[in-house]
Order: sequence, then structure tokens, then C-alpha cells
Amino acid sequence: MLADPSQKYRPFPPVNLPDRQWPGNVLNKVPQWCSSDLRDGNQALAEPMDNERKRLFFDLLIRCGFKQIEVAFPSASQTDFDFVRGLITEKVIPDDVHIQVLTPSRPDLIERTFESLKDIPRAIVHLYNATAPIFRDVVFHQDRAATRELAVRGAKQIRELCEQNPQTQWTFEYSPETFCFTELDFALEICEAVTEIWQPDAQRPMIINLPATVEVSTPNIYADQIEWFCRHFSRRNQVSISVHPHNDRGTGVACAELAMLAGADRVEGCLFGNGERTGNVDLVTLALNLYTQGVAPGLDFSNLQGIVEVVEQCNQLPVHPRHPYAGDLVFTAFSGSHQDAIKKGFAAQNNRGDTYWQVPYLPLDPADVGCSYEAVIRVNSQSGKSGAAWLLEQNHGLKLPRGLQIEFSKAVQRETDTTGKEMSTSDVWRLFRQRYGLVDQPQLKLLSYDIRSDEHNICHFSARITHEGYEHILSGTGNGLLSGAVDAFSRTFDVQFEIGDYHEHTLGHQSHSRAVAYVSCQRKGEKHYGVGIDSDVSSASLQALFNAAAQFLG
Ligand SMILES: CC(=O)SCCNC(=O)CCNC(=O)[C@H](O)C(C)(C)COP(=O)(O)OP(=O)(O)OC[C@H]1O[C@@H](n2cnc3c(N)ncnc32)[C@H](O)[C@@H]1OP(=O)(O)O
Ligand SMILES: CC(C)C(=O)C(=O)O
Repeated sequence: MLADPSQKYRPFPPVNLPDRQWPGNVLNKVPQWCSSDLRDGNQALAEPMDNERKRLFFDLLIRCGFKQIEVAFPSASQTDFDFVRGLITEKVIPDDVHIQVLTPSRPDLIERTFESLKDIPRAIVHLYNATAPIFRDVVFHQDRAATRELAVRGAKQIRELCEQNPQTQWTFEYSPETFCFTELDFALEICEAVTEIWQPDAQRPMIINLPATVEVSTPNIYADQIEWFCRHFSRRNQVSISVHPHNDRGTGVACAELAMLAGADRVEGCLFGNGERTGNVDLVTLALNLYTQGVAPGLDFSNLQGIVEVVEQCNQLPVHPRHPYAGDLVFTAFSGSHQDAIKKGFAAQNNRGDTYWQVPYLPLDPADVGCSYEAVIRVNSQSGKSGAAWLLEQNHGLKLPRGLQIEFSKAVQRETDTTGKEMSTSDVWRLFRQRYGLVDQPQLKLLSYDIRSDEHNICHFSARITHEGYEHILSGTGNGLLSGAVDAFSRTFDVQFEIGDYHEHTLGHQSHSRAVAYVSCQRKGEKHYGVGIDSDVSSASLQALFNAAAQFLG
């Protein structure tokens, strides 16, 4: 890299719009969405989609609720041409859906485009030509007048062809390609000239699409350009203003959002941001960003993982694990303090009793896009006490007391530090069962017990247990079940200890469900936990006690 890049790269000049309005506006309106997956997305693929993949994608877009779909550049290839023909002849375009096709301003290519659209009930014909100085100079060798003339010629030809096919309800779209680095006055001039040809009204809808063909400035400048254009365009109320951001600076979504604030009515983009170079603006992110502000986006992403699978299959490109909303890892916390906040957040959410979603670190309820809560927390060496506790609660219904959470997290930490790997839910469950005695043959297994009170209210406890393969009868006294059991254990094994914590709860809501008990035992600075699960809460408590106390026996 250069020590002084200013000798090679120039900053983009700001727009002179001191009374700009967009910063004070609020995003509360849904734009018209147009998917360009089958055109701009498709032209960016190493292997463009064949008819079958295109149809799969088209059906997906319909299911998601898109009403405008740019399906092809019909004059580019036989595949694209045939795809459009297939949609029309097989009558698979729903009545409320407009398909859109792109054409350059070349007479032969416009002719071919119209051939592809024969007999279609309604369609958007999208004409483009690049307008920026570098394109005029280097690519087209044209001055402003010739560039305008190229657009006007194309618009005239399209108007004539539309008039020759009055059975179709036509919408005309014009894009001054490279708008974002075209002089604003020239972009305005060329759009006015093209609009003059088309003469839009309610019966002859028109879209002016102002693309950020290559993203070259900060999103506020794009917003200024859009607001400037909307304020200066003479027929603002007769056209839809559309934006088509790319993502070269990584701010395609921000560009689209600020452009909507600045007056755009419509957005063209692709699912998960596929498209030329760094991609087109991601329509899924845009729609779900609106959704998380309480605005129904008019697109249905309830089964987002299913959508990802189809898009990956069609594009033959992966969706990144950290892709907003859709990536495999975007609802997952590995780190301890995040897990702690999320676990507390879910508990508070369940108790709050209102409908509003407020869970730390999760801007969207994963369930709204069809994801389970399973992956919300995953455990590795960066995790804290809440991580493993969450997994045990979610998967096994255990609500560990705080002391046990802390104790168990140290065991988890030792294991993850040793392996350097993530612990799966089943790894965590295995470690927990081994450590706290939830195994078929714990060191000390309760077989049966008996408890009676005498006339002095003293409890006489006895139990049959196995220890190291031998059966023993334990007996002792106390003022309750557990103190009797502690006494019996101490007499049999000659170990003195006290009970620290005791907690129990049922596992599940039905009366026949099992109970879980958590007991800690301590002596001389040594403390151990045991856990017991049984349909009888007293048996669960006794087994938990024996599982804890057995650890004093080594
Ligand atoms: C930003 C965008 O996404 S724009 C859409 C881009 N998409 C595509 O290009 C995909 C489909 N394109 C194609 O298959 C081919 O480019 C075709 C079939 C359209 C044309 O192919 P070719 O005839 O071989 O032309 P080629 O693409 O090499 O060159 C473009 C020519 O058209 C001219 N041209 C480029 N854009 C336009 C336009 N919008 N209107 C009129 N002419 C144009 C160029 O100046 C160049 O002219 P020149 O050969 O006289 O210098
Ligand atoms: C044709 C236009 C809209 C385009 O794809 C772009 O500018 O990126």
C-alpha cells in the first residue's frame, strides 16, 4: 500500500445540499422490492443459472412475496431468452407479479428483448446506459449529448414496440447506469429527456432507477444525491424513484436505507447480497432491518434457513456464517458475558408479560425466522457459567443453582482448555452426568430407604445401598430425611460433613414428571455437589446427597 494514497485516490466530492431533509426522516415505509437475483445476481456467477435453477429461484421469490422480479437479460443468451419464454408460455407468473427484463440501448438487442416478451400480460422493460464521465470518455467515446441521444433512441424504440403490443400492460424503467458518479445535473437532464419520450401517467407507469453501480462514496453522499434528484426532477409525482446499490465499500445496506430516507420508493437488490463484485444490496437484511423496527416488510422470511438452502443451491455460493440474520452463527454466543446476559434476558422476557422483544445481544427473535433457540448459546473456553447451564436447562430442563453453575463451569473450562475445542450439548451432558452421579452405577447407589419418626419427633433413617459392588445397610437419626441420611452415611463411612445447599424442582409440568435434586456437602473447606433424578423427590434428594458425599470417599 502507498504511504500517501492521496496521490492515487481522490475523495468523492460532497453534494451541495445544505438544507437536506433526509437526516430528520424516519424509516417507517416499506419500499417496492425488486429482486434482481435472476439478472444482476446471475450475471455475477461463474456458471450462470440454467433454466432449472432459475425456475427454482423464481418459485422461491414468489413464495417470499416478491411482486417485481428482474428475471433476465433476454438478449444476452439463449438460456435467458428461453427462461422468459417458459415463464410466459407455461403461465407461471402470478397475476400480481411483474417480471422485469434488462436491455442495453441497442436496436437489435431491444428487438430481441421484445421477442422474448411476446404475449406477456404485464412486464417491466428496463433500459440502461452508463452516463458517468469515465464511461463517456473511455468506454463509449461520447459526449453528453451523444450519451443522452443513445438513451432517448432506446426509449423511443421501446415506446414504439410497446405501442405495437397494446395487449400488454407495460411499465418502462430507465437507469442512468453509474448514476452515483455521474454529474447530478447531467443525470437529471438525461432522465428528463427519457421521461419526455415515455410520458408516464397512471396507465403508463415509469420507474427511474438511480444505481450505485459501483459504490464510491459514503452513504450520506448517496442519500444527498437521491434527495437532490427527487427535489429537482420535474415529474417526481409521475414516476417511482428506485435505487440499486452495490456494496463495494461494504455499505450497500446503509446506502439503500439512507436513500429511502431521502425519497426512494423502490429498491432493487438480491437475496443475501449476491451480485457483481461485492454484491448487490441484500434485500433480506433490508427487509429484516425494517421488521426489527416494527415495520412489516411485505416479504416472508419465516423459513430463512430453507431460503438459504435454495439460494446456495441456485447460486452455488455459500451464505457466510456471519451474514446478517441468515448466517449459521448469527444467533450464537460463545462468550461468557454474552451468554449470561442472554440467559437472564430470556428469563426476564418470559416473566415480563408484554409482547415486546428485549433480549440482550439478540436484535431479532430467532423463532421469527424459523430458527430454534438451540444454537443461541454454544460452549467453548470463552464461555462462562451461564453457557453450560443454558444448555442443560434447554435440553434437559435442569435449572442449576448458582453455586453448581459456578462449580460445573470450572469443570467445563478445564475440558475446553485441554481440548481447545467447542463442547457439544451431548459433551456437556456427559460431563455433567459423570461428575454429579447421574449414571447407571454411581459410586454409591440408593436401592431403598425407610424413614420413621418416634414419639420425640426424632427421625430414624435406614437405607439399602450398593458401594463398590457391595450392598450395605445404613442407619442413622436426625430431625428430617436428609439429616438422618447424613448421620447414617457418617456412621457407615466415618466421614463427618454438613449439607450446604439444597434445591429441587420438577422436570416438566405434568404431575407424574420426575424431580431433580441438587445437594452440596462440605467439610473442612472441601465442597462437593451431587445431583439426583427420580420420580420420587425423596429418592432424588437422597441419591443427590450420596452422589455428593461419595466424593469424600475418594
Ligand atoms: C451494471 C450492469 O449490470 S449492466 C448489465 C451488464 N450485463 C451484461 O453485460 C450481461 C449480458 N451481456 C451480454 O451478454 C453481452 O454484453 C451482450 C450480448 C449484451 C453484448 O455483447 P457484445 O455485442 O459482444 O458487446 P460487448 O458486451 O462486448 O460490448 C459492449 C458494447 O456495447 C456498448 N454498450 C455497453 N452498454 C451499452 C448500453 N447500455 N447501451 C448501448 N450500448 C452499450 C459498449 O460501448 C460496447 O460497444 P463497442 O463494442 O462499440 O465498444
Ligand atoms: C443496469 C443497472 C441498473 C445496474 O445493474 C447497475 O447499475 O448496477
